[in-house]
Amino acid sequence: MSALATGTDAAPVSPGGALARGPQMAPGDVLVELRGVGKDYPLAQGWRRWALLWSAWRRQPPAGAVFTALDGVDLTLRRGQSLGVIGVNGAGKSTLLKLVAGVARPTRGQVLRHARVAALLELGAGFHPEYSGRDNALLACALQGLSAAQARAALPEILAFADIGAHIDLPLKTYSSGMVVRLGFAVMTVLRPQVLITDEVLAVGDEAFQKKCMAWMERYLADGGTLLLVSHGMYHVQKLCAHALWLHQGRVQAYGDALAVTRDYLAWHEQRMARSAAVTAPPAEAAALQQAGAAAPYRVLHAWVNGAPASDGVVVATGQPLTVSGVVLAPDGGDPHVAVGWARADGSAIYGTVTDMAGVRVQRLDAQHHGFALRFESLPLLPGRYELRLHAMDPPALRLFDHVHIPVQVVGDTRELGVVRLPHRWLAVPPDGAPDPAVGWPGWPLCDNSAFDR
Ligand SMILES: Nc1ncnc2c1ncn2[C@@H]1O[C@H](COP(=O)(O)OP(=O)(O)OP(=O)(O)O)[C@@H](O)[C@H]1O
Repeated sequence: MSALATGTDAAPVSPGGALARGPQMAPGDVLVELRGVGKDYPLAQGWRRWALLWSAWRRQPPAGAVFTALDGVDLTLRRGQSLGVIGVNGAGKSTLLKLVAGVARPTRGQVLRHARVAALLELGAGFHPEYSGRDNALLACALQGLSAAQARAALPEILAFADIGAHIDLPLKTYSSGMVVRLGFAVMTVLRPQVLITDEVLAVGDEAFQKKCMAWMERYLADGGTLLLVSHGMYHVQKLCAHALWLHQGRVQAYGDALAVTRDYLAWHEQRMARSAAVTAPPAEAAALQQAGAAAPYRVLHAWVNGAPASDGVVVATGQPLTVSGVVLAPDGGDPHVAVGWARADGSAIYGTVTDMAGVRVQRLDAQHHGFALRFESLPLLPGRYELRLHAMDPPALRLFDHVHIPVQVVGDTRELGVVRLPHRWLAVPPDGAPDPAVGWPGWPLCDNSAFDR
């Protein structure tokens, strides 16, 4: 079930916090502020838990062990801002929302609210299970300060948005969790809070309802609303939010542009998954890899990307040229081959090529050293973190001997999804008439995305 919570704390308007971004606004535009906020939960059970609650009630430091769910969080939420809160399970996202909504108190620091805040928080609280959906909707409106007449007038809009048919007159305890969220969100749409806080609402409804909620939130934001959204779906955060806050173990790991923060988060996630996969890799595989590295007569001695040493860190824009070059050592005087590949941050391969495949020989520089250079005219990788991999190979190009992994950050403004940019064209479809069964729609180019330099 969904809980609809509100809170307003009259408090003096104060200057923006350290994390404030975007255009300078008047102090009156600050809606919610968190200053050095921390939240501890007691770890103890039974009587010790009651003792800890007692000390909390008396505002005394807890005598026993506590779990710190949030610590040192500064945040300024301004009018019209859309902020996505991301992080792994248990990172403290819901705790942060509860503090902002005023349904939980901070253990440390201050939460200042200068606006009416409506929070569609956890499933399982807020509505009364014995009342019908209709009565719960009216009750929720009344709790949010609407008069009985205003609540009745809002009801048709709520029912239309919730779209749960005859269930609306059945007790809430008979609803599925998705139906409860539909009703909770529908009530919220008529309240139009100054600050809307939603926790994973978009994960519960079916696809059609998700789209309806997304469209509503987009309109709400376009009309000047302010959104604080917790989501594990980076697509939702990128689509709805201008900014993102990444929480990790109760602390702010990153804050800034939603695209940049979500990409960093995804890359970190991939690396984490890769590390845990490596830990569980069969020992025989790991040993074989180590052996290949140990017996490496052919080696990549130097590598440069776009003319700078690869060790300097590589940042390149999507669609721009990238040249990787280097020197390979072949102690036996043989003619080595070179393999160049791209992998995602989690290690999964994207692309690879070998000088041998192209019938190319590396350039002999002296008896043992060979130079190579490979140019990607317009790098099709979408923004994110990748690895450029270089390997020295033996003269028959049968064995890989060296593994040089160069971290590369690809940057760009595009919101396209995935790993690589596939050249494409959107085609116009005639306004009337059926598609030709042989060719589908005989379209003509509407939007040509086949080149990068559009
Ligand atoms: N009432 C509570 N008592 C004790 N510990 C709690 C309580 N509420 C939350 N926690 C703990 O605080 C930490 C943060 O919880 P929180 O629900 O804020 O995380 P989250 O980022 O929202 O996670 P998820 O993505 O799984 O919903 C977790 O380790 C959780 O177990």
